[in-house]
Amino acid sequence: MVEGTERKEAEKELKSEKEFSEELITSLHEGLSVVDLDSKHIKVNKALCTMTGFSEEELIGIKPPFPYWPPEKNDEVYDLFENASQKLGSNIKVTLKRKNGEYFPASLSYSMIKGNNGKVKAYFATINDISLSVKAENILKDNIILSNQRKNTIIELANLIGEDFNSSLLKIAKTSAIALDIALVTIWKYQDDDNELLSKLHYNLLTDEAQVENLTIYKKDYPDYFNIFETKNSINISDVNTDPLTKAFSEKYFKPNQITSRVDVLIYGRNKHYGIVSFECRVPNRVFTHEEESFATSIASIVSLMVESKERTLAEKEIAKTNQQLTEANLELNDLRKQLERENVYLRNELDLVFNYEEMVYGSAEFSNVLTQVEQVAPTNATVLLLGESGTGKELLARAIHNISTRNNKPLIKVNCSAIPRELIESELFGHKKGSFTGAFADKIGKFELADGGTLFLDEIGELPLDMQPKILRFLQEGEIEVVGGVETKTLDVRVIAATNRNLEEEIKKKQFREDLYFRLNVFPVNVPSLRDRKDDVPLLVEHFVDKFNKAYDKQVKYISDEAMTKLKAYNWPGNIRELENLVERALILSTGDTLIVPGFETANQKIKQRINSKDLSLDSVLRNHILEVLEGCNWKISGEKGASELLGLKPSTLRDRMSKLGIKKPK
Ligand SMILES: Nc1ncnc2c1ncn2[C@@H]1O[C@H](COP(=O)(O)OP(=O)(O)OP(=O)(O)O)[C@@H](O)[C@H]1O
Repeated sequence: MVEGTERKEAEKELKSEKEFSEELITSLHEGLSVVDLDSKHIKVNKALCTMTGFSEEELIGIKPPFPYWPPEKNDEVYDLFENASQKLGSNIKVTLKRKNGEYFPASLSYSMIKGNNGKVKAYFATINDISLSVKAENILKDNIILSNQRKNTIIELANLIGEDFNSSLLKIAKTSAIALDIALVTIWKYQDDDNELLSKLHYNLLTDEAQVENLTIYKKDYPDYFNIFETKNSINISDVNTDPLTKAFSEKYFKPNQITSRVDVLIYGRNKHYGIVSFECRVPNRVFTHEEESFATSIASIVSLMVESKERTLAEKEIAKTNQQLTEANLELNDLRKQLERENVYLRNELDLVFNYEEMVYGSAEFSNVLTQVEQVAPTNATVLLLGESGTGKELLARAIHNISTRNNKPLIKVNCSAIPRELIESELFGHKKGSFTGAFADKIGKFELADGGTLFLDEIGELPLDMQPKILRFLQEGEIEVVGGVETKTLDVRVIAATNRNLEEEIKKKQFREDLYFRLNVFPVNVPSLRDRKDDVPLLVEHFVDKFNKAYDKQVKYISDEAMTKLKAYNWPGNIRELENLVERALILSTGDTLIVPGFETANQKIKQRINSKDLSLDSVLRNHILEVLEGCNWKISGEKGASELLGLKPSTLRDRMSKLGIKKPK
């Protein structure tokens, strides 16, 4: 029902087609011009009249050239018009002219109106004023061009980063002045804990000159201006002489420099603000656009990067300088360290002597050389063969090696190969199982096993029975031993130090020592010099033993005569240090005063003194001793040839008398 009514209404409306067309034409936003086949305007709409400024009356009935065609472009437009039939439907760009003389870009679109017979009756054109969109397009194009220019400028300036700072700043100032079309660019640097700004560079585009460091402004005078940069990165001042932030500079700075507006942007350094770059304009009423302000900010960013780069370079130089100083200091330290190390070695030797070397004393280069070798070999696990005469200190050295090795928390076991009966030595060294031989009542752990993890000192290895030698060799080669009466082998970690006063090479020749064992032992031979070959040690050793036995015998012997010492040094010392030690011990027991009297090495004075110091010096006693000595010498024969009375030049009766007085009787 409703549908039928609506349709009727529509049909009614359609009936007034003419009316409808009129309304449609009028309501069109585009301009409309309808021409008949003679090209005469038969219809124009309101939009076209508004667009061109011509009234309907001025246009209707008019043939080309139409009044809104630019007269100077008549031919061009006419051509277009003529060919319009071929360009039906397409958009053609033309320039038209308004009645007020203003040109405007327009787009035309032609079409035709056909009659009922299908023939063309008229043509019409819709015309669009596109001046606004063209304008926008142009602005866009300009913007693109400008932004490309800006971009290129930034890229160009960015290339300056790392170059010479001052000349780069100048280049930046100049380029940005040109790009922003401004008169001045000033770069200010913070000074005095950000309380001052010093103009580092003041570039004038007109003169293409830059002044350097000629003006300082102080925070105390312009606190607002200084403070603003605590919260803002840039400020854009359109009138510097009136703006509250900047007007204070007016007399001192803006007016003399004819500055009217300016953009100020912060420059950052590596760790703090570096300063401010001011882009300054002399054109009154010029306001920096947002785009210009952001370009200025980009320029300031480049300056910041340059500052950072410069500061980094400076810091790097500083670091390089410090490094150089450090290297030099290190070298110096190294030298000092080496020197100290040398001293330390010396000191350590001293300490080792006291603490680790079993109170070994020495002063000779020969023995010092031995200790150096000992120090070298001690930390290794190498087998050491100590070669030297009896009493030269081989055992002490073996102990020293153990004490300064990493095995020192494990035992040092000594075996004197010459002191153990032949038949027991294997069991002594390797242990035995209960019942493995007569008298083996229980299991026995051998010295090798006792020394596991530590050191075994095989003293007098030259005395080791030949049949035992392969067993030692086996251990040295394979680290294994066989317990007497046992079935399995035992693997042990034992470092072997061997010593001998024999010439092993001679022993090998005499077939008393196995060559293979010798080679195995001889990995690190240390020749311990005999005392006669290091006589410089004699005085130190004497002192050392005097100290030792002073304590042991509670004596206070302090001196030894030069003469005695010279004699001691000259002595051959076949028994080496042991002989010297024994001699000093004896001497100390005999010495009663504070001077050491060494038997056999006394001085002439000491001999007299000794006699004087002897217990009974009375004449009777001397006489008694003398008569006794003579009587003993002639076997108590008193009278007759070679009798005591004859030897003493006395009558036999006188002698008997004296003997009875002095209480001398022939022993029974
Ligand atoms: N440099 C020294 N400083 C102090 N005392 C020493 C020094 N050298 C050896 N002695 C002492 O001399 C004595 C003999 O030393 P040691 O027993 O070490 O000699 P050795 O060469 O092993 O003798 P042997 O071959 O007879 O076993 C020991 O009492 C030792 O303390």
